[in-house]
Amino acid sequence: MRALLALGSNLGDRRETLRAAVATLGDAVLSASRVYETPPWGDELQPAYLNMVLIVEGHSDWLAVARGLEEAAGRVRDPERRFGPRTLDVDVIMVWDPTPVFSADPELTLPHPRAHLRAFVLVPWLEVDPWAELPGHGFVADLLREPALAADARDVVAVGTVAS
Ligand SMILES: Nc1ncnc2c1ncn2[C@@H]1O[C@H](COP(=O)(O)OP(=O)(O)OP(=O)(O)O)[C@@H](O)[C@H]1O
Ligand SMILES: Nc1nc2c(c(=O)[nH]1)N=C(CO)CN2
Repeated sequence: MRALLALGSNLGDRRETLRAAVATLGDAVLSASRVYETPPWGDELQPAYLNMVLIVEGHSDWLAVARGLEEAAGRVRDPERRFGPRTLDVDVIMVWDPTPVFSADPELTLPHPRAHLRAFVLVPWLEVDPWAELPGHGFVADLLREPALAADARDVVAVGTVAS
């Protein structure tokens, strides 16, 4: 099964955390976006994030893989702050088998229910797939032309690759 994973980090050595996660995924990574520095979304009183996306293939339980990567990065959840700071957040944005998989399960909702609101996911996704389409919301390129997302996208700034 193919999946789109979105990675974010805003605590500790952010770039090293992303690099280690990508290295752990190894050959499962088909495509990696550049790394983007992005202002915090949803809970503004926290440091800026580094975000990137990966197209991956080869596992069937991508939520378990995502949780494993978060644990390896020493992520601690703060129950008081839903969108609070974290060493590593890995969201499963979409899964294809080979067509898009839909799920209303709260443990793994697919496509990710907030992806269409997040320029920090859509901008790197467009980079790895110019024809990206989010079921229910249309082409990512069109979404990013909507005024609110276009404004957010201006603050999503490429800062090199995961290795540099
Ligand atoms: N598509 C998905 N990707 C990742 N987690 C999901 C997904 N759908 C549901 N979840 C569930 O959401 C729970 C909370 O995840 P997490 O703490 O990473 O949320 P968050 O990153 O704070 O918020 P958000 O999901 O809006 O990014 C997880 O335990 C997971 O089971
Ligand atoms: N810019 C940005 N903001 C966030 C992010 C993230 O990855 N990037 N993740 C969050 C956790 O849900 C909350 N806010």
